[in-house]
Amino acid sequence: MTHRHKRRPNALPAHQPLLAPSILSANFTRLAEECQAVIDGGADLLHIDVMDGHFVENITIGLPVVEALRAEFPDTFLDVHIMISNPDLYAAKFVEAGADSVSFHPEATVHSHGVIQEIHAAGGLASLAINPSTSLDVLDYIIEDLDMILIMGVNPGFGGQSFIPQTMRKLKDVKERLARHGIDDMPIQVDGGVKLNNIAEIYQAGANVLVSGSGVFNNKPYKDTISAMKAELQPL
Ligand SMILES: O=C(CO)[C@@H](O)[C@H](O)COP(=O)(O)O
Repeated sequence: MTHRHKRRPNALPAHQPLLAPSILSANFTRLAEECQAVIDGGADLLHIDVMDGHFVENITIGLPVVEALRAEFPDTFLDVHIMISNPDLYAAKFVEAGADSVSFHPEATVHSHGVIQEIHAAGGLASLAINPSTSLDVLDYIIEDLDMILIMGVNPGFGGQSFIPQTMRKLKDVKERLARHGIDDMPIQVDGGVKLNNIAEIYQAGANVLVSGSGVFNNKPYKDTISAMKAELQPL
């Protein structure tokens, strides 16, 4: 794989916790307006779900949309979650299109370490997205190379699903695993099923980047919803 150009990796916003609306639940006919509304309402980053109809059933957003969002929102952290087979072929391309971070699935490649290297070489932050039934053992020999870990709270593919309760145990386990590796500052993202009524519990369990799609976009005005969610995130 070759890279046309490199971008500097953008750090996640320094304050934590972070709230990341997932634009999968936005009104796609007014995508820029929807993104602007959540940014104005206090969103810390935009979470962008890329699905290929192969790794997951749904087909959503691709490279041109990420490129368009980068042009429209030059100062916003774009957190791109690729739910695609063979992320080896596309992870770096999403960084080149404007992603600040790329989360990919270890279940979709036999070369997780190589994909991390590709993302870094292109100038992005690398994150591993772990499905509900996938063991945390996939982290063991690459954990030091990651910039973030994404724990799925639902099976990937669609917004609006219910949070899987065992995710809470997984969060505890991932914190322990990080501690065993001497890592205490790795952002842990939870994605799927995060709503106003469970965001506090998920945060208290160790997630500090909270992705919410339908929880935000189904509840206008977004500013009030985002403020209410952030109010639930009291210091640990
Ligand atoms: O990756 C995914 C779904 O596969 C998520 O980012 C969803 O977009 C989250 O949506 P909600 O569960 O918050 O509605």
